[in-house]
Amino acid sequence: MTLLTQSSTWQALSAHSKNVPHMRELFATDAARFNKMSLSACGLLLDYSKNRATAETLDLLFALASNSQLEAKIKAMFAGEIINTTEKRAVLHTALRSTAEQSIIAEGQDIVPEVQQTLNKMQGFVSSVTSGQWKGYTGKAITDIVSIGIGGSFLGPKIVSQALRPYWNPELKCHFVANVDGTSISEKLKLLDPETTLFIMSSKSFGTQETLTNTLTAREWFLAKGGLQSDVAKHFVAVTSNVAKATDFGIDSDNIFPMWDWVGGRYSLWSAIGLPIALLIGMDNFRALLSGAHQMDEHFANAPLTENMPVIMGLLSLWYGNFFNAQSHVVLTYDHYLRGLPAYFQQLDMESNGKSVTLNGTDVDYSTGPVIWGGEGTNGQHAYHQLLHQGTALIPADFIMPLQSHNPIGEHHDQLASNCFGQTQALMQGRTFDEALAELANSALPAAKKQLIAKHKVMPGNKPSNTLLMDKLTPSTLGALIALYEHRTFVQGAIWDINSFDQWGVELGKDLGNDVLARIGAGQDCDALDASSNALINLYRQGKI
Ligand SMILES: O=P(O)(O)OC[C@H]1O[C@](O)(CO)[C@@H](O)[C@@H]1O
Repeated sequence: MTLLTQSSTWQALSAHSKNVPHMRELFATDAARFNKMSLSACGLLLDYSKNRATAETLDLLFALASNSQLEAKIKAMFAGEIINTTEKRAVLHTALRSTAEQSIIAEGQDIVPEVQQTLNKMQGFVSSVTSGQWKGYTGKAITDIVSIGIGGSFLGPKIVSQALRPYWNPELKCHFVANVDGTSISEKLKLLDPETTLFIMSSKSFGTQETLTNTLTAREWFLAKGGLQSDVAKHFVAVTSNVAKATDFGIDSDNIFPMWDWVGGRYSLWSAIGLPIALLIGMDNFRALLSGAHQMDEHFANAPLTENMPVIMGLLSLWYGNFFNAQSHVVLTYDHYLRGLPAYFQQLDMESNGKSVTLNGTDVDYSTGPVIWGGEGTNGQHAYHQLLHQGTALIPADFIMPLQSHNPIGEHHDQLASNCFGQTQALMQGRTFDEALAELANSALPAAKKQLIAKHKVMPGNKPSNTLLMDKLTPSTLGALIALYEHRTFVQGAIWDINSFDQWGVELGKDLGNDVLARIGAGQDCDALDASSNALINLYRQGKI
């Protein structure tokens, strides 16, 4: 057993998990439950009262956090200590949204001036492009941006841009290319005019196959359509922490926006990786996004654990994963603009906490990162909510909804809100057999049939959910919301004593993929490979099954 599961707090939580009353009872016996189990911070309100938790549960969870030195680990991150121990790096995405007055030391150097300098470089670039001052090779203004990147160099820019659609500059369109499937870039290039298109190649490592291949294809398209090699600098810029590789690739050094190894890809939208966002919503709104996140950083760093939103959300999710065997967590966004958020949180949380060894290399004997999934409400209600309500899997849920809509037409928003609140209520209270039978009282069904149907209509309830509200979806509230989830992920990784900031597990598949590519390219046989891979590659070569 690891130290964590041997700990008296863990043992106490395990025992306690068998004695938590049904939420119906918890609400029936405590009219002040919402007031006690909700808090506001940074323009967000978290209602966590619809959880399988009593005051004793929370006390035990906060004790677990303290006994895991969570407060010290939070301080170590903000202080720029090398907490990404396997890559020997600090973790300072919070510095990207620091104020210019702050001083943050990483590896002996104050990094704030360089962060500010890059923001100013972004400012200059954004105003040059959006004002039409930046001209293409035929002297026309840029109308279309193509952001080429994958993982953290794609999900953040794409999903935040989508979420802040109401703030877009109507003169500019942005297209995102991630997948190496040629169809993805082909479908985009069909829409574009090389004279008015600007490509942003985003890759922290500048070594990612998909992004390099897509950028090469984009450059070939540009040259084939009449652009000259000497014109490339007017249509290609890059964001990377590997400036040397970008220069070798042919990106003009003036067109390279730096990022740093103390920023993880999945935490990088706040850096120049966010350039597509800034081009669409303007630098003032981009700075508002940063400031919303900064407020959440201040809250996370300074609020006591018991009033700390990321800590409470992190602990409750851990409670279900480690003591109720919940294997997944669903994020339900009751706002069409936020429909991409679950996919963003998938990389954030699953690439961070999908780990099985502790910092010192000990195999864990407890569950770590759950599967994160989700979608937009109310669509999910007509798809997978059936399983949330009556399935055997326990799936804690987060409901996210702005109180005011950017498109307040007719009764739409009232209906959206009522569905959001109705769903959390139904998950919490469920429907008993007697209630189901009572509903069938007036039906003409024979008694035995009523009994049977009633059995099928029973909903156990006691299904946990958090509700996150904001007045309106703005750059600031979105910044705070995403930072909230970043820190929620941190809290869990800290208590599980795993490294949330490396991702060694993504390498083997890439390496074996490169080996297959080399074999395909060289027409080399694959007899040495396992029978399945050998057969699949040969079928690929034949081009038909
Ligand atoms: O920005 P890069 O270096 O191209 O990496 C893209 C993505 O690939 C990963 O390294 C996973 O393969 C992610 O962590 C990262 O966000």
